[in-house]
Amino acid sequence: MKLFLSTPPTNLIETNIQVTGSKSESNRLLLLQALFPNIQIENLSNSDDGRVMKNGLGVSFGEVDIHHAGTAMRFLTAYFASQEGKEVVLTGSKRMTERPIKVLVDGLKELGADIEYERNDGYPPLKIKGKKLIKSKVSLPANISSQYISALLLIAPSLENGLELDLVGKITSVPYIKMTLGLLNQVGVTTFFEGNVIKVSPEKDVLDKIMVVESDWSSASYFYSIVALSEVGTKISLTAYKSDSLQGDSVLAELYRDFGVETTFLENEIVLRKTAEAQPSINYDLSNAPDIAQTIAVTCFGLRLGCHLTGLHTLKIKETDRLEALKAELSKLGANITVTDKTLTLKPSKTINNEVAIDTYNDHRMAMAFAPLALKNSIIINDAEVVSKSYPDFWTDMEKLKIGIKEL
Ligand SMILES: O=C(O)C1=C[C@@H](OP(=O)(O)O)[C@@H](O)[C@H](O)C1
Ligand SMILES: C=C(OP(=O)(O)O)C(=O)O
Repeated sequence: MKLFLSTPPTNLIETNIQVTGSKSESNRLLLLQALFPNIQIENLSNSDDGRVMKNGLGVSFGEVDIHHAGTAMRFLTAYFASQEGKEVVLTGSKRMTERPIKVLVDGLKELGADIEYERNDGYPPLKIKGKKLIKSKVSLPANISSQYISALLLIAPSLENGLELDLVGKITSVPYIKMTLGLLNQVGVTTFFEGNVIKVSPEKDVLDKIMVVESDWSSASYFYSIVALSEVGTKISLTAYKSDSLQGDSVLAELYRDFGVETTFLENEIVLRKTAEAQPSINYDLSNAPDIAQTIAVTCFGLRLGCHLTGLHTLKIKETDRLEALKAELSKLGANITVTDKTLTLKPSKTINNEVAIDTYNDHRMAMAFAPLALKNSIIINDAEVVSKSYPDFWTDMEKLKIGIKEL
């Protein structure tokens, strides 16, 4: 599906949007619920990634296809490895077979798991024969993806002796590890995290609790971008959010102040208001919030600001090589951009080319990050259906902002 987005009649916007539940929180809670069925969940994400996770957890034998969902691939690998009697081949999209998983497989094997590579060493598909895992100590590199660590932590309370992780190297995407530990704590599991060591106690039961998933902060980033690109006076309310979020991307509230966007936290919602013009240049280390890098780069381009973004070393192994994808697509729009394997630098742009067709590389965030540029100029988004990976209602919600959307 190719969408033509045209500028709204006015850049002064006022609306209220209900955003779906966090896919990160949802996929963690779904796994915990499979281990401890007395956990109840509300406001689950309606995303593809949430759906494949839920379906995968219902399978005991045969093939499980998790498509593009990184969290489902990593979390289910740990889950099936620890489920005595289950035997599956865990696979995904072509891109998923290029996203590394060796660190997690090695860690699980150290605990006694039976996992084989079906095709290429270090990459899915994986053949997993579930076993009772008795060992409880693992050492693993922490600088490639935090999802390997979260996967081990999520099964940890169900292991006979709990788990002790020794993390090697600089820990990346730390807030996602803290989210995992936070959710474990909320259902009554005791954890410890200091320096490079994480411990999780074994538990036979957890608390009878209704866990309410907060809405997705990474999805909120596109509205931050829209408010930043609109006129002073614009106001967008988003539900259901809270100030004591477990999601690291809630740092948006702080970062977008530099773009003149003020956030007010109300009961269950945030109100984003454009109150001032943006700062002249932007320098952020995004190693704790990699999923908002595309949003921020595009906001800067749309506001004709220069920026220097660092801490982007994980972007090359996500849904696509996001650094190369940003470089290619922003260049088409007229940007002066350079990337390394962990940084992105943008010079203030002079023009924003009109009616450029943006390729999305099977990456939901490419489609959603570029959409706000419709406030500045008409833009075409190729394969726009990719948004369903995390935010299936994205285009319907864009229409509420009066952005003209036509299928080509
Ligand atoms: O644990 C999670 O829910 C996630 C962790 C991050 O991945 P990395 O740890 O690989 O950076 C993030 O990019 C991804 O969208 C979701
Ligand atoms: C990187 C992402 O997802 P995952 O790694 O879970 O596929 C994302 O949603 O930006």
